[in-house]
Amino acid sequence: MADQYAHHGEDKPPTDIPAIRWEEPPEGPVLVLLDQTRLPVEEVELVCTDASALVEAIRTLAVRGAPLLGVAGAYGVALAAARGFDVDEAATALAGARPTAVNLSVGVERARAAYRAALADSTDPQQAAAATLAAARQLHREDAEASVRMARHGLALLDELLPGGGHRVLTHCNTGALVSGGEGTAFAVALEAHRAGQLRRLWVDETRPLLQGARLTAYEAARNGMAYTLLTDNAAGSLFSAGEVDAVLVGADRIAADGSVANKVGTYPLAVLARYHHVPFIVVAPVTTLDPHTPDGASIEVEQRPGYEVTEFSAPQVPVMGAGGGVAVAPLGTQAYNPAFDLTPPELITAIVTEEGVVSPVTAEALADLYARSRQVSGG
Ligand SMILES: CSC[C@H]1O[C@H](OP(=O)(O)O)[C@H](O)[C@@H]1O
Repeated sequence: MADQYAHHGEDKPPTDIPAIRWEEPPEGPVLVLLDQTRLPVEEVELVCTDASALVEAIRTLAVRGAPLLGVAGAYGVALAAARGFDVDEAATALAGARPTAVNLSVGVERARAAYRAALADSTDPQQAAAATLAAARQLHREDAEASVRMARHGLALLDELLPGGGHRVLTHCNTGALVSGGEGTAFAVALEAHRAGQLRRLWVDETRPLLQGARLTAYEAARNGMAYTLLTDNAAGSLFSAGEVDAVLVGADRIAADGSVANKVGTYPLAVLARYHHVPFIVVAPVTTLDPHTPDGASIEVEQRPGYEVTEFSAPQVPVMGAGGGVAVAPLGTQAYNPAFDLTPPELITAIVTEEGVVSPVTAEALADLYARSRQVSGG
């Protein structure tokens, strides 16, 4: 069962509501989640009293992001233990809620193992429940600590790769505090750069279809006072082409033994663009995202989500009208980069097909020749 604590006020500024917290009200322990499907318009918390409510929150991305899924999964097992539900049943349901982020099953199994170990020591279910919660809290702390260390390592790498500072970083999806027990993964690196006065611009891919970038990364960047600009996913290429991207920072949901990275759809095209434009493409992820048991990318199960997420825009429950008269999806005041077209260089074009024939490879000489021949034919 999931209840709600509503935080959306008329003029309530974004606050530091944690993505996840464990509470122990008189009526029994609960897991409280900042409902990410309602952001950025509303800060609403979901109150989960059992694993099934948490499974639903994971499936609907009310709680999301690989590292946070691991923390949530561990707390979900602790919630089952604390409320006397079947822990194995809860663990299995939680681990199966979403297939790609390995952190989820890692967090669930870590809590389940703590529960079983405690039961082996003492048949007291309360002691087992306490040990399970302790394991979840430990994972939460470790993730927060990992976030700090990733941010430091990431900024040091950016400074090494891009001497002179003033980094213009492009990121995809959302990898901040909303995916972590701390300040996130890739976003945490950008935030560290910002705090060091080294972030000149954070380019934020909107990340269709669920708009984690437009809704969540913009929300986090605004809250942190970062210089950020939103763009459609298909506008990223023109930024690279204009030389406006110094590095790409993305997260990961699972990293296979061969180094293949599963991440939000749209990450692979950015890697190709970065390679073509000689821009560093940097994946930022905690060790809990590494999966030595999955040999390669082809072995990673890529979640297939419902088609209506592409064919429909989920209307916010409390629509906020933007300056253009439409329903705002990003925080009001968000700056956007919005070119109507982009340019593709001839070396990337296999062939140009015209009614007069095919030009391949595409060279100025071949085009001029075809044009001249067409003029002769038309008597122009
Ligand atoms: C660094 S974890 C964040 C990771 O998770 C996102 O997926 P989703 O929003 O579907 O949970 C995306 O792949 C991010 O890179």
